[in-house]
Amino acid sequence: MKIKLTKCHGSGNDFLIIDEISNSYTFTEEERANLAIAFCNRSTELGADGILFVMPSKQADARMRVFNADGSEASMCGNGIRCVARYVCELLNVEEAVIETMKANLEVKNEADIFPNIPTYLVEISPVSFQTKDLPLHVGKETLLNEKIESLHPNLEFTALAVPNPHLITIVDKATIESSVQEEISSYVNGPNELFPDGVNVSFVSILDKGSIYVRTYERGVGFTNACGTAMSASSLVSILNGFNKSGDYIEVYNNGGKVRCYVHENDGNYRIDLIGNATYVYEAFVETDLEKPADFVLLEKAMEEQEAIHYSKLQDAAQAYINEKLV
Ligand SMILES: N[C@@H](CCC[C@H](N)C(=O)O)C(=O)O
Repeated sequence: MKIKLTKCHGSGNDFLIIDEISNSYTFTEEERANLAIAFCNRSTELGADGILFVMPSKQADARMRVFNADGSEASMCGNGIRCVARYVCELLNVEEAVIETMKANLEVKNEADIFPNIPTYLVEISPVSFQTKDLPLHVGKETLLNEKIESLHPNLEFTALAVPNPHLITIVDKATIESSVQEEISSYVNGPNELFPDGVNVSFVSILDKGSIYVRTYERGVGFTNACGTAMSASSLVSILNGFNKSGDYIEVYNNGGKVRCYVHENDGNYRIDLIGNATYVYEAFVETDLEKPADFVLLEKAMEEQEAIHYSKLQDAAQAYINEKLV
């Protein structure tokens, strides 16, 4: 069958959108997982961190399903939903929309450009839970807030939260970010282990300045990515809980793929986060594939979005210069 793909990225976290609203594709669950494994493979002409299936919805303007590169399905994707927000808003010719995700219907809208000529979308990140059962994390406690997990590291203090996909976050210094510690912990908690039976996204966060943080994430189902939108949202909240920032202030979140802006809303101990950042198209492609053997796909056409890449590279250069100056 012939499949149309739109390659896009949010902060360099890149995805292939498959539009099941405009095209009459029907996939089984196994086929979706196998398409993700085949098309996300970086040694092919495609390659991505995940596939975003955009589907019709009975309760919202569209539905998003997220498959990681290893074929596992995630409940949410912050960078991905910005790409879906742009795709759906342009498809329906609207400025804002509601997107159905696995655990919530989320509001998204077109926003003033975060940087000149960078299409920017604001997406709602919620629900937020600190209950360990919602990750799940088996640690014998209802919550884990700035606490050590001796089996992971003797000194680091972790906070666990679901937004609603699972995150494990620690605030560290530059030397720790640059060490092998994050990779070791992340590989362990994303392999067979008793703490996180479903795996977890692991972020190391550094405070750069008042109102700005740096986040590096090892993503469940993928490995290190340029950025993870839900992790940056969760890390912004953790930076507030640790007194480095305030809810009601914008937080600039720097990452290896650029930067986003987060805004944490608090209401009676309940949180909702606005994630604001780019939704950049990379190319549009058509592939011919046999759903029984998707790894043998043939790339038929690829039309690059050169201008979007040029504009985005300026944001990336500015973000990298700031990280180089402030991450000390
Ligand atoms: N990159 C995403 C998160 C994708 C899912 C994640 N790997 C998981 O399994 O929870 C983001 O931008 O939030």
